Amino acid sequence: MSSAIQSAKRIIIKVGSSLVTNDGKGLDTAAIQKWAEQIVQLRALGKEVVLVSSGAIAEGMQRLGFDKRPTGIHELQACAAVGQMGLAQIYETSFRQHQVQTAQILLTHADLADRERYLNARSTLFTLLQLGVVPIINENDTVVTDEIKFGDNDTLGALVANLIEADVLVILTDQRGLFSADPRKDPHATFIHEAQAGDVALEAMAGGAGSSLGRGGMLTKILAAKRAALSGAHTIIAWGREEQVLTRLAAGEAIGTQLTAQTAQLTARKQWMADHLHTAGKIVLDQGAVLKLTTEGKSLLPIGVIEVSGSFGRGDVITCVDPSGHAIARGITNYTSSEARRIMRKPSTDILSILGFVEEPELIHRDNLVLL
Ligand SMILES: Nc1ncnc2c1ncn2[C@@H]1O[C@H](COP(=O)(O)OP(=O)(O)O)[C@@H](O)[C@H]1O
Ligand SMILES: N[C@@H](CCC(=O)OP(=O)(O)O)C(=O)O
Repeated sequence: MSSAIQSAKRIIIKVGSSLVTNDGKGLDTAAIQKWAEQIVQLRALGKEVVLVSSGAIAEGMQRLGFDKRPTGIHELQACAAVGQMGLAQIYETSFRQHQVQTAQILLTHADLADRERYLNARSTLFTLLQLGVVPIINENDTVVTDEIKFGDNDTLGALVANLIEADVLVILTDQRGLFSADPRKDPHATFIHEAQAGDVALEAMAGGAGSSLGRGGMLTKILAAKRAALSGAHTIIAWGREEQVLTRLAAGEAIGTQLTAQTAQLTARKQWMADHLHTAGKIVLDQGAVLKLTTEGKSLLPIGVIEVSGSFGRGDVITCVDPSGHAIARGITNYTSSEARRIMRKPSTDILSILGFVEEPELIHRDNLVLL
């Protein structure tokens, strides 16, 4: 087995609280600098990297002098707000040493459940990656309560992997990977090198968090792998303090536990759009646009649209039909139906003057389009 990172183009790396904060003793500057250095090397290999970092609450607890985890949500939120300053600062400083810019992104469940915000988060992340920035993501703890929390950053990492179609999710934690039982409790637990993501047998092996700092434990990592696999991403769970863990994985070394996705990326995307049997609206394309989509694999520009029917919002899945009404594609629209009616038959350079803003030059980007 060789590591899935070797051939990966886009990688999400998630680091847990106990690692980031040195088991709650305060931000582990040396460890963070090492990961930053390795991420810079991964980028030099042409890989795009997004970091999901926990540790805000643990760091805030330390800064505010809590010696045990407070129970009040408002206190945890206060800790997160204080600790997040430290996280942002240390990542900024560590990457700056390599002349790499970072960006802070704080997300909630509601942000990813809402289609428009989902698309906005996706565009922002893609833009940051194109600009060579390393996005650093955490949950926006200030505005969330229990019902709408991701609850743990393993889940957040998986959702971000789905969001930007990452090839691999790497979860760095305080264990070498997945064992047949919690190694803190069972000294005979054996190490699992590789398994299929989504295999229910794994869920029985995984227990809760080992320390009071971590939230999810191994179970949320296994469930995150299952979720990431839905969009074709493999997951690797490894020890964050393993020497040169990321660069060695990128060189193909099999470190940690690899949970392999069974669905190919393209199939998963097609499946997702194919699942939208009831699309929100329909647009009729002219013959030129039909050819661009079907033979050249191009995006759909507003100029190629001759009719818009139905009422849809940005981010809805809509059907594209040819002039004779035959459905040829399905895709996620960047514009609402009323906006689409105003910009159809027009060149993308006119979008700004017509609408007063530009979401994207394409009505449907080819990455969000599936031919039927
Ligand atoms: N089957 C298992 N294999 C490995 N670790 C496990 C298992 N079951 C439970 N754990 C516990 O999960 C912990 C890691 O989860 P957590 O504390 O949430 O870390 P993080 O902060 O990195 O997310 C380990 O320290 C370990 O005690
Ligand atoms: N947003 C929280 C994340 C908590 C969390 O998921 O922790 P972990 O299980 O260590 O990844 C924080 O930064 O403290």
